Parts: sequence; structure tokens; C-alpha cells
Amino acid sequence: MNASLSPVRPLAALRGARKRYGALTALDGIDLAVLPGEVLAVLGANGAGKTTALGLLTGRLSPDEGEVELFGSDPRDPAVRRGIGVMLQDGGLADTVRVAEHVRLFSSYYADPRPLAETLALAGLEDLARRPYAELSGGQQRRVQFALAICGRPPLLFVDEPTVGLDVESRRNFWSVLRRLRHEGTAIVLTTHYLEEADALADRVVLLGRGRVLAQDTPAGLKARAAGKRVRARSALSAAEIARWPGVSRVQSDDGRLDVTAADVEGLLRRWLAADAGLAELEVRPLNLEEAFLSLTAASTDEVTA
Ligand SMILES: Nc1ncnc2c1ncn2[C@@H]1O[C@H](COP(=O)(O)OP(=O)(O)OP(=O)(O)O)[C@@H](O)[C@H]1O
Repeated sequence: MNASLSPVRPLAALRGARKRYGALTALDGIDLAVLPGEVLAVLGANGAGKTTALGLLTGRLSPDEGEVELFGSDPRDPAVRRGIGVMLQDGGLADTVRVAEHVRLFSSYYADPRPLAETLALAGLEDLARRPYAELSGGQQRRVQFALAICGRPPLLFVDEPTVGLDVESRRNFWSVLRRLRHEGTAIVLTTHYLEEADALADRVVLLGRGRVLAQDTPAGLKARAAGKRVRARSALSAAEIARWPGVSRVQSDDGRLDVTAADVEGLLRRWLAADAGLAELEVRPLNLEEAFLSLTAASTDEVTA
């Protein structure tokens, strides 16, 4: 989607944004728009450019080329940034200060903060309010960083890999809090490696790879756009033979059966049945989000190396 053609004015946008670190191009001219009320997941492998994209949108970094817009203005203006909440990967908070004091101090920067007790409850910190920050576990420190990001009731919240290092229950709790904030009307930009997380939370996904946008879609749309379906069957043909057929992107031998990923599944099945009348135990299923992600990422790698 081209951000400038969007009928709804975005809360934040990158247009042709390019960012280099020395010789390395971290973002290679990307377009991205955050629409009111949506949860946008920025998904990608390590080094794809997710944190850099967030750094531009939140005014922490400046682009080398292109435009960055936040609430129609420049995010490098501190007055504009006051309208956002940001949870970074590393908060850098004072160790000796107690949790409630951190939250109270941050809340004082905002005109209409949440009551302290509500912020602590949303972040799951009620029982830790009197603890010094340094005496918290890594996961508990993440919750404090989250509390600071939401205490000012920002209409737009940025969270960078928020559930890294959280156990399964904490991750689920965190998801339900994000859903509640979205329900209150907060737009959320979330970076993640976890496809499951994007699938569970996001209205839209921007898939980044090597500093480029590989796809922007709903989680379901992303799955549909990815290269086809998986077909499993017991066959007399070899994996190498099927791998040469057009439209076949991957073949694996698994427990005496072949597992084939193909864009045109009907074409594959016609050819396979014609070549092997003994084809048995046939199963066809759509790719899950993880497989869709891998096939899109692999397609970009092919493009780069071609
Ligand atoms: N300050 C920096 N100086 C030099 N290179 C950097 C800097 N920050 C990021 N990079 C490089 O830019 C690229 C994009 O990094 P970025 O942190 O945006 O990726 P990411 O998608 O957030 O990765 P991860 O999932 O590992 O956090 C990487 O190759 C990274 O090594």
C-alpha cells in the first residue's frame, strides 16, 4: 500500500525512508503508514530494520533520505513526541528508584495520565510497586518499561519486541492488555519476530527483510499471498525429480513421505498423479504464518542474489 494514497490520514508514516549506518543500509527507502486505531505488526528476522523503522517514527533517529511524519509533523520535535508512548528494548532506568516512583515521575510529564494504580495493574506490577528497579527480573523490568509507555494514555503506542524473554503466561497476559488498549482506541505499532504474536494481535502486518518492505497485509492476506500450499503424499517419485517441476518452491522427504510447497497446487497435483498412479496418503493444507513468512523472506533473498 502506498501511504500517500491512503484515504485515512495516518497517525505516523515513513515515505521513501532510507537509513544508513556507515556502509550498511538498514532501511532502503521504505513506505509505511500507521492508521488510527490499528495494531500494526512490523515483522522480520534479526537485522531486518524493525528497530530502525521504529527509531525514525519515534524521532530517535533521522532519515538520510525520505520523509517521516508523526501526527502530521516532525517526530524530532519533542512537543510532537509527547503524544506517543514508547517501550524500547532497553529502558535504561535508574536502578535504585522504586517501581511506583518511576511510574509516578513519568506520569507527571503528561496532562492526563492514568491513575497510578490503573497503570500498575495494567502492567501487572501491583505487587512490585515498592521494589527498586534493579531488584526486578528481566521480565519484570520489561513490565516497568511498558507501564512507562502507557501511563500517559498515548493515542499511539510503540512497543519494540515487547515479549522477548517473557514466559508463556506473561506473554498471553501482555497480549490481552494490548487488546484492551486497542479496544480503548489506542493505535499500536509492535515489532516482533514472533509470527504467532503478529497473528494474534495485528490488524495489519508489515513484513521487512533486509531493509525493504516485502509485504504489507492482514495476517490472513499474508498467508494467502505467500507461495501456495503444502502437499504431502507417499510417492514412488524422488524429491529431486519433483523439485524440478515448475512452481515448486520446496520439497522435503519426511518419514517416507514427500512434503512439497507449491504456488499452483492444482497444477502440481495433476502432474504428480499423471507421473505416479500409486500416489497415496495425500494431504493438502494452506501454509501457516511461519511458513508464509519463510517463503516470502526466501523470495526476497532470491531476488537479492539473482
Ligand atoms: N547504531 C548502529 N550502528 C551500526 N549498525 C546498526 C546500528 N543499529 C542497527 N544497525 C544495523 O542495521 C541493521 C538493522 O538493524 P535493526 O536493529 O533495525 O534490525 P531489527 O530488525 O530491529 O533486528 P532485531 O530483530 O535483531 O532487533 C542491522 O544490520 C544492524 O546491524
